[in-house]
Amino acid sequence: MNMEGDNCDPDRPAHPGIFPAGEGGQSYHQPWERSVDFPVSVVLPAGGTGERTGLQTPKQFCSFLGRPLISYTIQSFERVSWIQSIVVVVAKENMDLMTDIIQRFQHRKVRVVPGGSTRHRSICNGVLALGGQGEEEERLPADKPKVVIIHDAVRPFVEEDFLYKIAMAAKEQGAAGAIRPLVSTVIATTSEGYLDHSLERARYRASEMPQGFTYDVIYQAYQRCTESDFDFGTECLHLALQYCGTNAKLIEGPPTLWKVTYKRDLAAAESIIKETLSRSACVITGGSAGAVTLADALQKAAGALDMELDVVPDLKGDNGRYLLKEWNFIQVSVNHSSLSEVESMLKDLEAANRALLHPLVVIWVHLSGSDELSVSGRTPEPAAIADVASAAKLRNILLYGIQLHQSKDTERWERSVLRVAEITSALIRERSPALVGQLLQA
Ligand SMILES: Nc1ccn([C@@H]2O[C@H](COP(=O)(O)OP(=O)(O)OP(=O)(O)O)[C@@H](O)[C@H]2O)c(=O)n1
Ligand SMILES: O=C(CO)[C@H](O)[C@H](O)COP(=O)(O)O
Repeated sequence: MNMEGDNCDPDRPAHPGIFPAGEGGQSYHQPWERSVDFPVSVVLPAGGTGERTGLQTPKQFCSFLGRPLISYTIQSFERVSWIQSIVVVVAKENMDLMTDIIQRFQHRKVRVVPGGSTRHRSICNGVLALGGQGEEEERLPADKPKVVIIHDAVRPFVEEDFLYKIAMAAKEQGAAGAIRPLVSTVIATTSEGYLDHSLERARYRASEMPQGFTYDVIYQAYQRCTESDFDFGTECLHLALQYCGTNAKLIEGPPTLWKVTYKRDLAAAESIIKETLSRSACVITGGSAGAVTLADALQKAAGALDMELDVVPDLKGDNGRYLLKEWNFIQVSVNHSSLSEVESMLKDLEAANRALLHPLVVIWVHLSGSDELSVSGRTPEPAAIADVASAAKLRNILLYGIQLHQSKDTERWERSVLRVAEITSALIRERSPALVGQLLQA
């Protein structure tokens, strides 16, 4: 994990964050579309300093794989076709940084507005901006939606189906919010630090995000609430109840809605990001019988490691869709020690303009047709893959090689295939720059 501005290379943007749905609103495993026939916009408060992380950089600007947390969160909303616009609220001093992030990661539906001294003040600025009531110099065209979804910028893992539930319930009820069971019992203390009373845990829930409101409810709630609410309040649903008489519909959300609050949460977020990016790969066989047999065996072995592999002969025609997905690539070559097939795939990736935006893993699996360890002319030159990998790295592609040998001994062969699957899974998961260009032995 990097702190934005510390050692993130601006020329090499990272993976766009697809948690867990893919780009363009499609899911990895089940493409589906919800239809929402009313305008929905989003306010992402991102104006805090992240004091509790103990880091200099506000947590929303901390980077994972070269991409700031806020960009992953934006992506989670941007890929939802029925969300029309997103207002990101940041501290005045971070407006330029945020604008730069929007350009660098090609966010399309986003506007940036200046935040306030507390979370409620920031959210209120976002709501006002949606109604065309921003500060004079930053006033944006009115874009008043029917429903506003409010979501902390530091909760990157929100899914379309849950947003749909919140938006629909908000429209019906005026307000809706995510809840989770309490992990610990809540107790009240006396001023001397003794137990006053404890709450019956089963009756209470933790309030999480996202929350949804009709525009009129959240607008009126902020118009009517007190300075004390603005300064000390932590709950938008409470404002809707107290100032608009709106009882929010509460919907239990998945555990991934948790808020990045402490330093350890940043490590957990990084691990989820890596895990998500490691789930799938596309295996290209070139169509030869030997490569197809190996690819099928790999697919089975990887399945046992919770990885989904799709096997295709090439990336032409309809298979070109893989070039646009958030998948990793495995090129299988049989008795073909030159890297021409890999180079051709890298060209396809470049032509799809995919690699320029998203760093991805390409693994060359080279199968030589002998039990012998080194058959002259068939074993690839380590220097060759290192050269191709260095060039690919400049385009944000991490190329690794795995070498295995054909064996008539079934047990030995199965062991090798399993080993390839394990190395593949580890390479994709770790994305280690140190191993780029290495030809590993399975
Ligand atoms: N003046 C503020 C304070 C907070 N937030 C945002 O509200 C969300 C949830 O708040 P929290 O986790 O408390 O963030 P911080 O205030 O940054 O953290 P801390 O309390 O540890 O300083 C974050 O996305 C944060 O950026 C905001 O927009 N404006
Ligand atoms: O879960 C929430 C309910 O609205 C908020 O995210 C939470 O209250 C924010 O509080 P804080 O800024 O103190 O972490």
